[in-house]
Amino acid sequence: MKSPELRRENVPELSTEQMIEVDRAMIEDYGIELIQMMENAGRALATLARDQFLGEGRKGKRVTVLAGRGGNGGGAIVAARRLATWGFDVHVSLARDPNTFSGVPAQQLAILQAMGVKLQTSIPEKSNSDVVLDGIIGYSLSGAPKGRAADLIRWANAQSAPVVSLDAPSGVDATNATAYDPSIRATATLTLALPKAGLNHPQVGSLYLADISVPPELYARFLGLTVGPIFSDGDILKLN
Ligand SMILES: NC(=O)C1=CN([C@@H]2O[C@H](COP(=O)(O)OP(=O)(O)OC[C@H]3O[C@@H](n4cnc5c(N)ncnc54)[C@H](O)[C@@H]3O)[C@@H](O)[C@H]2O)[C@@H](O)CC1
Ligand SMILES: [K+]
Repeated sequence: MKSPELRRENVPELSTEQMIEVDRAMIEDYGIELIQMMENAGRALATLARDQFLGEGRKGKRVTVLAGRGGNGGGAIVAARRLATWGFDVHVSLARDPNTFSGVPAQQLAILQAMGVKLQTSIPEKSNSDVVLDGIIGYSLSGAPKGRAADLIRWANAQSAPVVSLDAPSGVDATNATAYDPSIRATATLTLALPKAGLNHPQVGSLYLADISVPPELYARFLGLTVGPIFSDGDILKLN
């Protein structure tokens, strides 16, 4: 299935600071809660993985989801839930122990646990995934990935399966495009709302943009940016 396309020069790029302001305004000024945005982000990631990377004969195909405990991991956990309900063989590896999760990501994780989706807190033991989803770290990356997050990144980079990153490849700075060691070398990246300035990097792979329901007038009101109704042709756009 082909995604509608959008030329990159026709949309502004955001810094992490600007994206944090978008998230704040969504919640505080429009009452669009984080859980609503995360549902949209996760469903879009699951849809992109299914339509672009899992192909025909999907029954029994294996999806490995790597998730941190922040908003990025929360979105990936939603994607894991959706793919599991669609019949895929979903395995989730967490960068942090479940008892360290809080807020909305903890709520999303609890749903996954209630569903009995396979969950572990170590690097995946198998290398036969059909697709790997990277929700380890998003725009709140601080310095070179450490600990289990770094182990999961190295594991993902060693796989032959396509790796699809949520928002930014984990370990790549979404604002200044610094690719730390280690950092994900993505086949594709699905970024949210508007492209981030740091996604001009070869490790991003093909860049897609997902609608998380930001009203275009928010960009004018809070960032002074003009953005049209860019998602009128679909929830997921391919940026060229
Ligand atoms: N409106 C939006 O833009 C939305 C954003 N969401 C996602 O939320 C992300 C931002 O969420 P958060 O601010 O919670 O943070 P992130 O999920 O980007 O990252 C925070 C986590 O990464 C870990 N981390 C950061 N640097 C690390 C390092 N060097 N080594 C090891 N671990 C490290 C932190 O310990 C923490 O667990 C976005 O990138 C996006 O993917 C979506 O979930 C929902 C909607
Ligand atoms: K990521």
